[in-house]
Amino acid sequence: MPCGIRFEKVVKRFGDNVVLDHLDFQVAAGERVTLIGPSGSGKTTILRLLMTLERPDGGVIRVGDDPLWHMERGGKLVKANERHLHEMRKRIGMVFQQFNLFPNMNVLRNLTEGPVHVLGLSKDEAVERARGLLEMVGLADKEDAHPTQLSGGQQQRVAIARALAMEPTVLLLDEVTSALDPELVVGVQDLLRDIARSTDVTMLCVTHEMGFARDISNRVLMFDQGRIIEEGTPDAIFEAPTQERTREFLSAVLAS
Ligand SMILES: Nc1ncnc2c1ncn2[C@@H]1O[C@H](COP(=O)(O)OP(=O)(O)OP(=O)(O)O)[C@@H](O)[C@H]1O
Repeated sequence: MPCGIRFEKVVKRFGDNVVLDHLDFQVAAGERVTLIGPSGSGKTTILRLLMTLERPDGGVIRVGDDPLWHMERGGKLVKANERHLHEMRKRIGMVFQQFNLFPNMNVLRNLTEGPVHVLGLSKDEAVERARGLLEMVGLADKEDAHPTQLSGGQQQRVAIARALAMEPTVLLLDEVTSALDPELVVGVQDLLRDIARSTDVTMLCVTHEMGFARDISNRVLMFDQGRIIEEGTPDAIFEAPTQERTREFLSAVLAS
């Protein structure tokens, strides 16, 4: 079952640097939303908060109906439901720029480790699921390879398959093609386009590739200095942005 995401007045600071300033936004269950915006505007921080790799300094973050954190609100403690939190940690998948595969495990074990140890699947079930996914990402012949024996594009396809092996309700993609050589980008983007078309997983994506953002999203959020300054369908944002800052950003990206 896909799950919605909701940020309610979320504040995140690093020292004096206020990265997210009372940020409000929602992603509906099954929706695919892309965050665009200049470097340092807080996009990755949003994904890291959802992965519970960072803790917010204020506000409430919900995945499904329940908060991800215990939070103070109006002087009252809003307690996170521990079972929900545990469930969400298992079911929020993230694909990182730098692949982050387990280097000492072969490809098959990279995919079966989570399903066996976190979801409690039997080894046979996990292997069957992993083989199906490796087939889907075009790497059925690489199950015995170690990550270092694969190209960047192949490693990223394994990382995507590993995230899907957990049958996530929410999939977070953080600049998944930025570390790839240009000729490897297309294969990974095509795979993600197919996944976007064929599953109903809720997707939140950060990318600097505007063509990819356009293809993959139902909605695009333009971020600047920790705030959403404009949002709309990909056509509206890329064809007819209303904000000067969005126009500047898009022309700078398209010129680069
Ligand atoms: N662990 C950290 N400690 C201190 N500052 C941090 C930390 N993580 C992020 N920041 C700061 O938070 C701000 C937002 O960073 P973030 O990575 O979320 O931006 P971004 O929009 O994803 O940028 P990019 O497009 O370059 O990846 C930046 O000013 C960054 O320096």
